Amino acid sequence: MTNDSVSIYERIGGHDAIAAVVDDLYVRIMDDPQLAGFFTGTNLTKLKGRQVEFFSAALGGPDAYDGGAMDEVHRGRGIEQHHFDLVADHLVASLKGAGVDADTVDEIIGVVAPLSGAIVPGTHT
Ligand code: HEM
Repeated sequence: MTNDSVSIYERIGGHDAIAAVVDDLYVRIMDDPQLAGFFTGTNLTKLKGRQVEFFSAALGGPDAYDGGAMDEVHRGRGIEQHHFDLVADHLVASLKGAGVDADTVDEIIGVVAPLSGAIVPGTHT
């Protein structure tokens, strides 16, 4: 089923594909009344650049991630598990919209889901 010698990053089309997914993801997030308020005052262009680096690095690509640690950048923002789940659902929709197959979407969510431990306060010590 999966080809372990080829990274998820390469399989979904590399940097450009991830940049397109991240663009679409933030359209969906900013369109979601439960999420948009978290990004008031955020420089979205900069955030999207960081997010592309983050996903690329997490999915086996060559990009270096230069941003902050997940717990530090999300701390004190009132992010709850249901907000995290909404973002994950939007990510699934963006990936499917970009033509990523269902097995690969599941693999990517398997990489992203454990991040809730750092992003949602109170789910870890
Ligand atoms: C899939 C899970 C998530 C990942 C991989 C992720 C990743 C990131 C990254 C890479 C940054 C940039 C850090 C930096 O600039 O140093 C960031 C910032 C941020 N994220 Fe997330 N995030 C996730 C979930 C969420 C959720 C659920 C929320 C809120 C609903 C959220 C809200 C924010 C905000 C408000 C910022 C800061 C923007 C600013 O600097 O003004 N993130 N995130």
